[in-house]
Amino acid sequence: DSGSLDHVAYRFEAGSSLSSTISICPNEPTQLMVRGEDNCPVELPIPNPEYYPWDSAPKCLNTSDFCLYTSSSFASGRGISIITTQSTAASLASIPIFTTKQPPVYPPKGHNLYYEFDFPGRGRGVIANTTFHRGDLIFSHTPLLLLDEEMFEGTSKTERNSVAKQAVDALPPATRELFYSQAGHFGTDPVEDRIRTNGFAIKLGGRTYGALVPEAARLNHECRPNARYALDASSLTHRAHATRTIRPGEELTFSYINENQPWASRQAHLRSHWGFQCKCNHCSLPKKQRKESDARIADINLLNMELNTLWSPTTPDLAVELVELCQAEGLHASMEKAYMMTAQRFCAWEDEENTRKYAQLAVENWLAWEKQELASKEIMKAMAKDPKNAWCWGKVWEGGEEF
Ligand SMILES: C[S@@+](CC[C@H](N)C(=O)[O-])C[C@H]1O[C@@H](n2cnc3c(N)ncnc32)[C@H](O)[C@@H]1O
Repeated sequence: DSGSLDHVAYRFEAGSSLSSTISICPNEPTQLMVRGEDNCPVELPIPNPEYYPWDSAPKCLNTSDFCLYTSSSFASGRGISIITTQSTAASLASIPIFTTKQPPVYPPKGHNLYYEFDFPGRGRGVIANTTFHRGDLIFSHTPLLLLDEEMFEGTSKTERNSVAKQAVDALPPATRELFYSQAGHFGTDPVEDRIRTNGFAIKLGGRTYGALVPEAARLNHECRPNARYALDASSLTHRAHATRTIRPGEELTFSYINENQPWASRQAHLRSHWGFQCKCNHCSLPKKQRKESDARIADINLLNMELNTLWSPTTPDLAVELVELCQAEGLHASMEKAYMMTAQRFCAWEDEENTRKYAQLAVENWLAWEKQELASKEIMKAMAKDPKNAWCWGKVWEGGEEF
């Protein structure tokens, strides 16, 4: 599994070049282009240049500062509708992905990497058709809808449903069809139902949005998932990566909730927030194994709390225990953090060999690519090279405020 992130970068590049395999075309593709009949990029018309990248003047809600912005040229004509404030829309429009660059969509159409399948009791899901290694990019797509979470405060349900319907109606026809192809679980208003059943919460520029990415919403929930997702803010793409090796024939899954909860809390959370009774593999374990899992989760949560800061007298052996518990529990996406906290603990206790070992393990198991998380990866890289010069070297907490 080592070096898996480089592998992702390679796959990602391979994906991008595949999608732009053109023999001789007069111009390079940009945001405002779609493929013509000869597969060469052709310009998309701009409906109202004065509002570009938006199609028209924003349509604003009567009772709040929120407005609907649609760009049907976004992502080579896939389009996007965003409900947010005027100033947020202006800062989103300044991301180059809206004007000059193409979002890195992966895999290209017609791929054979995974396929859809009907699972009894869980609806449609997605099955791998190839081997994915830990860290591999599985797909990368742009959202069709972004709904600013703050819009929900101070607006009525009728008003919200009406603007959400307008947002969907404003999308290009094929994209609208893709929106309606999503499952609705609650049997309420068709647009609201699809948003509630399939929306992901994502953070962008300090704000939280409900994002609709139908390709990603095809994945069912599993409390021990084999994939995780995040939004890449610079390209506005929702990217899914493998958290462990996935073999052909295995279902691809995300966790919709915090996985570090005991069985009863996970079930209750999924019922109250998502409206379904979880029938995932981990929740279907026999009672004895379920209890063992719950006990491990309780220990993991305790250790995480103690180890999250060096301002506690916790010794390195407890950090090693955390690593073992996460492994036993199949919390693949948590490994980087567990290794990192263990490296820091050994670093505080001036154990050079083990600091090196666990910092290296953290680097090799790094899954997160968000800017802030990548900064921690760089710290781990430096720690693996030169433990004695790391900030935590010799910093065993003996009470008091600071070192
Ligand atoms: C985001 S969608 C996932 C794709 C959906 N199965 C479909 O047919 O398009 C979420 C819905 O899938 C079903 N689902 C997903 N994971 C499930 C699980 N672990 N147990 C039971 N139902 C699940 C529920 O009906 C839920 O409302």
